[in-house]
Amino acid sequence: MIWNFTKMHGVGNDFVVLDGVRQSIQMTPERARAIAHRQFGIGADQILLVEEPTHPEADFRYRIFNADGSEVEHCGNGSRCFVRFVHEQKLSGRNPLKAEIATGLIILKEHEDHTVSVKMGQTRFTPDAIAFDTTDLASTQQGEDTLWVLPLPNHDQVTLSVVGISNPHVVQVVEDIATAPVLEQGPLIESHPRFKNRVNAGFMQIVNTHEIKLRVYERGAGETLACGTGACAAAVAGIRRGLLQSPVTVHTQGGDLIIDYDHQEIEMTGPATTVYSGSIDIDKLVASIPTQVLNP
Ligand SMILES: N[C@@H](CCC[C@H](N)C(=O)O)C(=O)O
Repeated sequence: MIWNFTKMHGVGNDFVVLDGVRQSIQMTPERARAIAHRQFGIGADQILLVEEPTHPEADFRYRIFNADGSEVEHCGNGSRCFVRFVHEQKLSGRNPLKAEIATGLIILKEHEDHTVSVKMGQTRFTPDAIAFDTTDLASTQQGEDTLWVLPLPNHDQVTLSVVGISNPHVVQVVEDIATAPVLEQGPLIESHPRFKNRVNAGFMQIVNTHEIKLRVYERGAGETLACGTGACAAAVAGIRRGLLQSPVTVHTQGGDLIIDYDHQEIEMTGPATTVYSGSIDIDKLVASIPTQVLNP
């Protein structure tokens, strides 16, 4: 079966975007892994699938699959690419657009310069929002935020803010982003047994009250050049801790995002870039990849 796709990125967080409105797309974890594979497939951090909505107020349904094949609740950089894709492919001219994600609606607006602002939807800060078992863990209060102290299997101890932006995030403050132990601690936090659904692990360096540097070890994708929901989580955690003020410019390895937060709603603004379009035979692609590579 031939699928048309478009390769896009949002500040270096890269996506394969599929139109499931005009073509019949049955996504499976195995197909998502095949497409995302950097050597055997097209290569992507996430696969984005645009579908007809099930929610009465939504224009489209927006589904997200990590490179490891897991379907997830939200993807910030992907949401900006989603709206550009819908407009470029002339699926709809509506602007702003309402998209249905796993937990409700997000509202997206493409500006004249093709940057996109996204109202990110519901945000929660309690451990249950990210399926985090905090039994017997030490905690402290900083401003509005509760910080949780989590011992890691390598004997490091990390102090984490909890942010559920539909998808699960924890964020820690580091002295220097360049030397932060993202690749050592990231996988240990992501798969820590206390996070029932795994978690995205953010590391932020405060530059000043309106600027941070951020790296994120993403659930199901490893460290990416940028994470949109991670940028929102870090900015909001910093504001709640009294370390930052809105708006916050988030410097990621792939570029900058602007996060506005009025203690109720988060709005993220940034670019969305189309790289190229193509087509693949999905069955041939899956069959061409060695089983131990596709299903590790
Ligand atoms: N890159 C994303 C987040 C994608 C999903 C995440 N890895 C998860 O598993 O929750 C973004 O820009 O927000």
